[in-house]
Amino acid sequence: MGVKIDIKNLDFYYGDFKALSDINMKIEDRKVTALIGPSGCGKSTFIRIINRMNDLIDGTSHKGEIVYEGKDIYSSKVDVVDLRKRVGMVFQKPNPFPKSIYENVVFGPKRHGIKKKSELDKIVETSLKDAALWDEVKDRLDSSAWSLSGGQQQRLCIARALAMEPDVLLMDEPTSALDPVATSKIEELIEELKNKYTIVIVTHSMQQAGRISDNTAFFLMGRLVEFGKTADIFSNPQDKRTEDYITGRFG
Ligand SMILES: Nc1ncnc2c1ncn2[C@@H]1O[C@H](COP(=O)(O)OP(=O)(O)OP(=O)(O)O)[C@@H](O)[C@H]1O
Repeated sequence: MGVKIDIKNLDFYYGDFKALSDINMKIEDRKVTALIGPSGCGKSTFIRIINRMNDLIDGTSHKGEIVYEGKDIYSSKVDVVDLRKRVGMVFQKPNPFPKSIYENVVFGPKRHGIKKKSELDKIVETSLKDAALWDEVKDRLDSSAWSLSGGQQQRLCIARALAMEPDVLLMDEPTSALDPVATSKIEELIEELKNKYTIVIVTHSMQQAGRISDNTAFFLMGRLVEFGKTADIFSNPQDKRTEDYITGRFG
């Protein structure tokens, strides 16, 4: 199986505080990689590094490499805007813009210079279909995105990310603000999306990690304690700390 992103000896700092230490991880192509671990262990920090979102925070620094498409994403040859186009992100709370459903989806493509109405229409239809939202909204594309339910808004945010034709999709607890029905729709969608995209997802739910991911990474206090196939991590963890966490005995 191909490696999509190769993280080597990664340390990450907020000022003097070392939030991640010596992380090594190979993220597999077209698989779902789940990041689990207790609050504050560095999951969000890690996922935000992959598309350099942490650059937006003053005083951050790193050591090590994150190799994507043959280049370290921090090398001067990498254009950050282009990187974020290729490595899209969906956040914890659905955050559609206060615009119509249509305008939310075409926001990124328009900023990247696509103007032709027919082309934009096609992007809207394809992205909403891929995000399993098209049938629910096709007759009201001009309605406000805020008129959608929370689960629909999150699928719209996924459609907005897909409209940029990404290669990798980062999801930071995408279902934590959703009810069980909306959550299971997003989980089904992730199952579908991994045929086309490499997905990295932060989740607090062991059940969710078990249901949707191929590989699981367990973080603790800024370190990667265990990483491997989800089935192995859950049925036969090698580290006592992983076992304690997944069985809920973590104190
Ligand atoms: N902007 C920041 N400035 C300084 N320290 C930060 C910043 N963001 C996170 N940290 C610290 O880095 C560590 C890791 O935080 P992070 O948010 O990555 O953890 P997490 O595993 O995603 O937690 P949670 O599950 O609660 O979201 C924590 O100690 C946190 O306080």
